[in-house]
Amino acid sequence: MNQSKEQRILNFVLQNAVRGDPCSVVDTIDKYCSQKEWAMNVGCEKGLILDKTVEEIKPSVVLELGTYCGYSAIRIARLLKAGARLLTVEFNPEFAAIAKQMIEFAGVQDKVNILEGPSEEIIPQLKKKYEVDTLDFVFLDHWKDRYSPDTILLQECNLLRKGSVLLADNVICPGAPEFLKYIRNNPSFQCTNYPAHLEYMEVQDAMEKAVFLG
Ligand SMILES: O=C(NCc1cccc(CNc2ccc3[nH]ncc3c2)c1)c1cc(-c2ccc(F)cc2)cc(O)c1O
Ligand SMILES: [Mg+2]
Repeated sequence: MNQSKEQRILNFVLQNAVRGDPCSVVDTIDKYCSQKEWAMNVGCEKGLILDKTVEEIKPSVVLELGTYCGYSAIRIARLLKAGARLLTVEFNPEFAAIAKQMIEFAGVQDKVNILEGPSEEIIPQLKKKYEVDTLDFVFLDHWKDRYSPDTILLQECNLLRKGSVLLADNVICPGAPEFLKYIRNNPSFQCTNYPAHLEYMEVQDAMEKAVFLG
């Protein structure tokens, strides 16, 4: 049975990256996806915006929606302080299995918990089942039409506190128009747009940062 693209990306990492070195895993995925097969990792340009946001916040509890192959989970986890943790939600079991291996190879597995299932089911479980009080940082990178309902759900579940930061990928390409309309018209959020390019392409994209004002 022929391999999936995600399995080919993992194999390339296992053969070419340095075990236990998150930066080498990230760079190796970028090398494969820019030279051989495009894939929907946040990539290096938008990855730098993600890095800066994490370094600014120094979060203790991070939620990521959309793990895919684990690229952004590894980018985030490598910057987390001792004791800080990342919960990452992945609906597709094949992607979750690849991401688990990628995260373990990078050596950041102690900081990362992959939660398999759809965000709308997992988010309401975060407080009781995953012992979350509130979230310091949320990275949205799953189905784009889920960004605004899940932002509403996070508020309904009391998972945001004054100063919680949301960062959304792909608000231009593929686009998340409903999310932008919701978040930019909501007085409880302070929004900032970060123009960039779609990963590995000369196509316009952007990330949107939204700080919850309480
Ligand atoms: O669509 C995207 N990503 C989301 C996504 C997509 C597919 C499967 C999953 C399965 N994972 C999943 C699903 C539902 C979930 N609920 N809770 C967790 C959870 C997890 C997730 C995307 C697309 C493009 C893109 C494609 C083509 C193109 F031409 C330009 C741009 C670029 C990106 O950077 C992207 O991020
Ligand atoms: Mg994305």
